[in-house]
Amino acid sequence: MSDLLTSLNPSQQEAVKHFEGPALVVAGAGSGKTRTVVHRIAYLLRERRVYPAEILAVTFTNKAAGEMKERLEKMVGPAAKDLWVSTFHSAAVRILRAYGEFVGLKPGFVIYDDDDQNILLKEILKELELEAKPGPFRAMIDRIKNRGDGLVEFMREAPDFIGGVPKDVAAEVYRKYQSGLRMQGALDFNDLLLLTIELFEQHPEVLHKVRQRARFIHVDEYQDTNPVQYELTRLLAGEKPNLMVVGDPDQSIYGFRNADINNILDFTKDYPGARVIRLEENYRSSSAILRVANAVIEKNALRLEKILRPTKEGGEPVRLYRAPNAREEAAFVAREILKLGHYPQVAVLYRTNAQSRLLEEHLRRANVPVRLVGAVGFYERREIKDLLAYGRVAINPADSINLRRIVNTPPRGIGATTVARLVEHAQKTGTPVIEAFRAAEQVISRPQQVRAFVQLLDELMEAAFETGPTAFFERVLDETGYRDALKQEQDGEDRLQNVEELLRAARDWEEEEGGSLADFLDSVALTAKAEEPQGDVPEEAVTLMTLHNAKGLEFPTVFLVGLEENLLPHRNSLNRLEDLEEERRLFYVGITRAQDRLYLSYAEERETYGKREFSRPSRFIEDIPPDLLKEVGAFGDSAVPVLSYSRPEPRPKTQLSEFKGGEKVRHPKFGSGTVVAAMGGEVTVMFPGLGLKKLAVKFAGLERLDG
Ligand SMILES: Nc1ncnc2c1ncn2[C@@H]1O[C@H](COP(=O)(O)OP(=O)(O)OP(=O)(O)O)[C@@H](O)[C@H]1O
Ligand SMILES: [Mg+2]
Repeated sequence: MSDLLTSLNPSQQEAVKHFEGPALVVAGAGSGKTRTVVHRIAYLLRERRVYPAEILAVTFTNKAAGEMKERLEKMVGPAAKDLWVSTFHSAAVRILRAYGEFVGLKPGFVIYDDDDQNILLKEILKELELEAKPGPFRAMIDRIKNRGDGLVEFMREAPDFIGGVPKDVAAEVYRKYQSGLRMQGALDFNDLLLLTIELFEQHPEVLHKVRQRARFIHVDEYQDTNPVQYELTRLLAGEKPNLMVVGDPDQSIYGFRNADINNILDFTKDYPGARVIRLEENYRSSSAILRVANAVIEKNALRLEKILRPTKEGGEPVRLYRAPNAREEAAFVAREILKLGHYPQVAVLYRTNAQSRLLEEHLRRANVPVRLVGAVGFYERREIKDLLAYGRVAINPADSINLRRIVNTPPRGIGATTVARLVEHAQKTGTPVIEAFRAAEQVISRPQQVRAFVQLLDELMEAAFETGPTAFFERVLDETGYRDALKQEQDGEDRLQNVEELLRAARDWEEEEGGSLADFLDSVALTAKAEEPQGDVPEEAVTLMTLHNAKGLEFPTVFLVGLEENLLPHRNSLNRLEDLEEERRLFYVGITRAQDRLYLSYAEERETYGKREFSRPSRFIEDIPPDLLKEVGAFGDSAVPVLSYSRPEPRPKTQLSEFKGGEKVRHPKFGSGTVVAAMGGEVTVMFPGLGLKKLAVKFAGLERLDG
């Protein structure tokens, strides 16, 4: 048997050997769906003699795409380089860069993020003399585009007022937004997919070409595709679809972004004759954890029953900690993690980003390094946006939003009135703002500075095509004196460090991917927050992230915190059964990330929006039969064997400590206390009245009091 099959169970093997025609792998969490896709691709290459340049695999994040590619490289060698592994959005950018002209795109089109969208919307609202905030309109635009059914359809169902203005006025905002984008050679995130569909529909010859590059298509996490992604998949798959989708309806958690669970439920209707493969063995979680997961998800009314059996028998009981308040909850998490050690194997998951602050604070206080995923927004920082804006304008001078961002950044004596006059001129003549800059002589009386700026831009435009991103940004920094300008600012040091981090990211990217400045900017635009550079996080860090970001991942130890009404289920989801069930699926996703050890916790009091509030335990906890849970106190339980781990990794540095959790000790200065953790040469001791102290056994002079 091919070695690609030996490490798989019979159902997985069936999926791997499936050759032509549609197939659906539908199975619960941790049943090896993603692994099956990887093996299937390797099998196509090795046993079916399919060319790598005929295979497409769509993943949910760029990071997942990177990991899949890496694994395939290990399995099949350099051939993996020619595989097309990407997210829907990255795939669309690649297609539009190659064929966008067919639908009227300029080659240098830029991709607008939320921030750019907001600026454009604010301008439109001002122009229409509306006193409204951009948020609701952005949501409206997202909604229209995510569903892919256009403005007319949307208007039919829309409420009478949007963002405080009548809906026909809102429709005008939408139209102006669209023409604003077009004028600036910009697309928003959703346009990427919509325009690709338009391209395929209007130009069958292009679709034909792309299909040759995607003869065998795989889509992971298919339960979270939205109608637009569904349509794109359908077009790519064509008349004779060699399409394998894998997913788990119980893990559909993006309904709030229009993901449609029916895409996976109706697969066999949409693709008649599809082979359906069910995987029923879970390889990830201990049976103790899996029982809890199954008990929770069973409570959903709107679901298909599935079987999910454990392969890892037994395991530690799932622990439940009830904290008096959110601070104590965070302190508990920090203490337990100190006790456990092996930081990279631990994840703390929560419903909302706001919950991360307390956790981070307590972990840092306990000297536990933390990797905070998704909250930082590296590419949203002002100094980073400034530098990126130079790049975008150099590639696409029609991008007026970014042009205005850099016109006086760093300050070069071009005042707001001057800019306003030039912008007005541009609006009157219906041209991009850069044209008004070029004709500054005719518009303003002292055009010297503007002229110098235009000259700088011209030089940068040339540089944009001649050098890679690193050299380009260095040049911007040199020619504009931006570094010096930052130094003058109060938090300039931090900002300068971020600038260096951008240069580092660009350099890494050039080494790993390579390409032009434009390619780099694409990759930045497509990077989700959760995948952004983190600055210098040590390897040995605990991962903190939202439940949504944890999708598809696994960790030996997982803490699920904040299991309270109004948090999970979230307060916005309490009114509709569909929403509540999505929250329950989110809980299920969280539970099933854990391999060996799972902690659940909730606090009886928490500050929300600066107000202290009592909270009730999540109704989802009641879904779990009490005998599947073990309640623990503030200092955990003695069932956690200090220093042992169910999947030990060789860690030569860690030596056994002479102390054990629970032992009473006396310290010459702090008096008597209780050992709560012992790791290597260090012990953590709780001293009544003093709190936790981490001490080096060698120097602390601890004395054992009992036993
Ligand atoms: N046949 C198998 N034998 C041993 N281990 C397996 C087998 N299949 C999968 N695994 C392991 O089980 C774990 C879960 O696999 P995988 O991530 O592919 O599951 P999944 O179904 O994609 O999960 P999710 O629904 O969370 O995305 C991985 O560590 C994987 O290597
Ligand atoms: Mg998976």
